[in-house]
Amino acid sequence: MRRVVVSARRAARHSCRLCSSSASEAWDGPSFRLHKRRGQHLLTNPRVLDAIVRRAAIRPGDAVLEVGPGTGNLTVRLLASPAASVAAVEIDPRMAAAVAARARDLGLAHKLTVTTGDAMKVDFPEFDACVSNIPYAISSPLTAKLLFGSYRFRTATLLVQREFARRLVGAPGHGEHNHLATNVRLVAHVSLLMDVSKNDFVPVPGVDSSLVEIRMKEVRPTEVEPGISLDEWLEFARVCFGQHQLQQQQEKKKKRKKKEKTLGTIFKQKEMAMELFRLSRIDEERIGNASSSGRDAPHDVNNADDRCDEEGDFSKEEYVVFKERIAGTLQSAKLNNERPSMLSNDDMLRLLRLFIKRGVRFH
Ligand SMILES: C[S@@+](CC[C@H](N)C(=O)[O-])C[C@H]1O[C@@H](n2cnc3c(N)ncnc32)[C@H](O)[C@@H]1O
Repeated sequence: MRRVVVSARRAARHSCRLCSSSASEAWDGPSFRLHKRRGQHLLTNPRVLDAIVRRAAIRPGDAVLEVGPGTGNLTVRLLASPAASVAAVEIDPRMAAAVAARARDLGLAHKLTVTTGDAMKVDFPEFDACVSNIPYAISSPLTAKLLFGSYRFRTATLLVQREFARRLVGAPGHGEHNHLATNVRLVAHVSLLMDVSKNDFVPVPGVDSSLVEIRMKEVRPTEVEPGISLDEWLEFARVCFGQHQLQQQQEKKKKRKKKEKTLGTIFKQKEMAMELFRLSRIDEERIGNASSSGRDAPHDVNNADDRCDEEGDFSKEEYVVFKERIAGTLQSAKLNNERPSMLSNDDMLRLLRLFIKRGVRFH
């Protein structure tokens, strides 16, 4: 692993010398090497650091979460803000110690809690605002963790790779739109706050960055619309965009990643069709049980010889009929040959409505 020979102290000093905030000027921490594999590109332009905190619009009394504080160039500004507390999660123990020492030197340690660990594995404390220059390698999973986990917060102001930012705010059909973006916009408003040059970091990374604001909708919907739960929508979107765990397992087995599939192809995949069949049967049984207790469930197949041994307790005919139902739904929606990234949210909702109407369930 190539090590980047830039000391954290130099990176912080560069920031401190020019810094307009007195909070960061006293730090003179240890010198250590920065690792690219950890995304350790420290943001050192004080004007940009100040602007991030300003744009984050922290309110008095806020609990702030920072993922990947590094040596604390952003952290010291967050500590000097009206925030009541800052909880930082940092994977590198050297960085965690450095940021804690820096807060101590500034007399602001009482506002800071540092957890040493992987942000994807630790539970975050409750927070009102997340303000972070995040490690770009975990942009997607971290955004998903923040938005679809159980956290209730107001805003996440994140410095991310510019392409990722464009995808998050991008419109469908522009090639910069993806599954995560579709779902993020269901629960939050996303906007681009400013672009940041790669030259504002030490060491200089290969890519430019952008600051995005993810503002959570006041009421997180349990339903996307009457009759369609958010959970069902999220599962449906996962399937459409090949993110279901069964699809991911299949993808890993292949040597080369194929180009994006049409919906017709996606829904023909055996593992996926089987999983949807299973879920749909559970749903039908639930409905059957609710409407007439004691009656046989609709798919209870009496002739054991006719059961499909390999695939569970159902007949091959039932499964074939189910697959035809899926194909028929796609055809009547005229979306068989469409690729998911080209669909608008409205098209996707229209398709999900049709699936549900015909008893194809995703959750
Ligand atoms: C881009 S640097 C940002 C440093 C600092 N916030 C700044 O702006 O100068 C990303 C930081 O995230 C840390 N990091 C990388 N992967 C992480 C993970 N999975 N969980 C928590 N921190 C991580 C790195 O060690 C590094 O300190």
